[in-house]
Amino acid sequence: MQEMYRIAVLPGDGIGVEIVPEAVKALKAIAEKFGHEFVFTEALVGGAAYDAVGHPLPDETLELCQNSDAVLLGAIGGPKWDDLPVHLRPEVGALLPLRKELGLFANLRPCMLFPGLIHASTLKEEVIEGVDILVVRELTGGLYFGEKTREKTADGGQKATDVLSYSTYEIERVVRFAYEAARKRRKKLCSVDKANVLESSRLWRETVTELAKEYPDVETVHMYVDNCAMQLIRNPKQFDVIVTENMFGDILTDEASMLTGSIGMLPSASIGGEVGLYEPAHGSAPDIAGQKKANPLATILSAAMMLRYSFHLEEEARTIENAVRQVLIEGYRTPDLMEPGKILVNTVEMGDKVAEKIREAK
Ligand SMILES: NC(=O)C1=CN([C@@H]2O[C@H](COP(=O)(O)OP(=O)(O)OC[C@H]3O[C@@H](n4cnc5c(N)ncnc54)[C@H](O)[C@@H]3O)[C@@H](O)[C@H]2O)C=CC1
Ligand SMILES: CC(C)CC(=O)C(=O)O
Ligand SMILES: [Mg+2]
Repeated sequence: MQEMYRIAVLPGDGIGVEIVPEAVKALKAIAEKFGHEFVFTEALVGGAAYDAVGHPLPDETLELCQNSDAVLLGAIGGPKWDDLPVHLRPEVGALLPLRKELGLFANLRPCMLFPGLIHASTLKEEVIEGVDILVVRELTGGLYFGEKTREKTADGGQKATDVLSYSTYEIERVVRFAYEAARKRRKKLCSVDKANVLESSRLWRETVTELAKEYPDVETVHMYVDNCAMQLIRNPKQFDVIVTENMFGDILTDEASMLTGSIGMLPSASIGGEVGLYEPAHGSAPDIAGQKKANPLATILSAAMMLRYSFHLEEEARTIENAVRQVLIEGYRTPDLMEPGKILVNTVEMGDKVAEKIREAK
């Protein structure tokens, strides 16, 4: 078994700099407990990198990621950088190229309800109890990566264009990944598209229909994205694995996070290349940045996914997940999950509690 793992640490912007240290804390507790050596190297990305060196994705940061065993990312972007030219904006100039350069075509976003959080959601108990959905979102194609243009119109206004395109190859590899994941779970795949309108979705649906023949043991359902958005709230337990294109997956997972009580509970793993990238599903939350209010659990759970998917350290991954479970069962809550009768903690205290539970684990 490999003993030394190189982890690129990119806190980024806003709450990124608050939540990432808490995930590093959990990883250090794991290293101590299991005798692994995790070598952490921090680098600048996003607005912080733009401010320091004039580009949101410096060459050294990309090279560090390419030469690491995995990447832990916080979040990037914020109002301070919103008006930069498009290629310098943190989201378009750093996050998307990082995902593309690392070949991370599949973004896994597990959406499950942790014990004790059933009342943190505004939905009825019987609707969300036992929710366990894996969303597989295509991550390096679609609208976010299509050509973007602006031109002036004759009436003095402007016209803006974003191109949405998918090839069979791009669809096939992510859908195949989702089928393999469904095979290891409850054997249900829901492919989400807008095939009643979009040509790219028609190709998506045709490709899924073809692939379904190779997976007769998995039940395949097609659903339009607007219906899916509604079904996630009406009856989320109908879903096992959802596979969908980039933007639909982005939007549906923010929605699905509320089944778990907070967007601060939704981790993610981006895989497909040699180096995986692990980040919470949420953004840099400028509205609460710098106040120690951010929930670090999505980032800590993303670190667990790193152990599972990049390092194949399943027991270690479960140790983190169990520690999170334990802390929640004991009633500790950051403000996003706070309810009467629970114990309010800040970002650092929550990270400390998780690390403590990791160290105490049998
Ligand atoms: N992967 C990334 O780096 C992403 C970056 N962004 C960027 O982040 C910035 C803010 O975007 P928003 O649309 O406001 O989305 P956001 O996800 O940052 O925040 C949405 C809401 O959720 C809350 N929230 C988010 N994470 C939380 C946490 N861990 N604990 C407690 N509450 C949390 C925020 O306080 C806010 O009220 C933008 O610049 C956006 O482009 C957005 C999404 C992903
Ligand atoms: C900021 C976007 C490019 C990405 C996003 O919202 C996400 O990956 O969840
Ligand atoms: Mg998003």
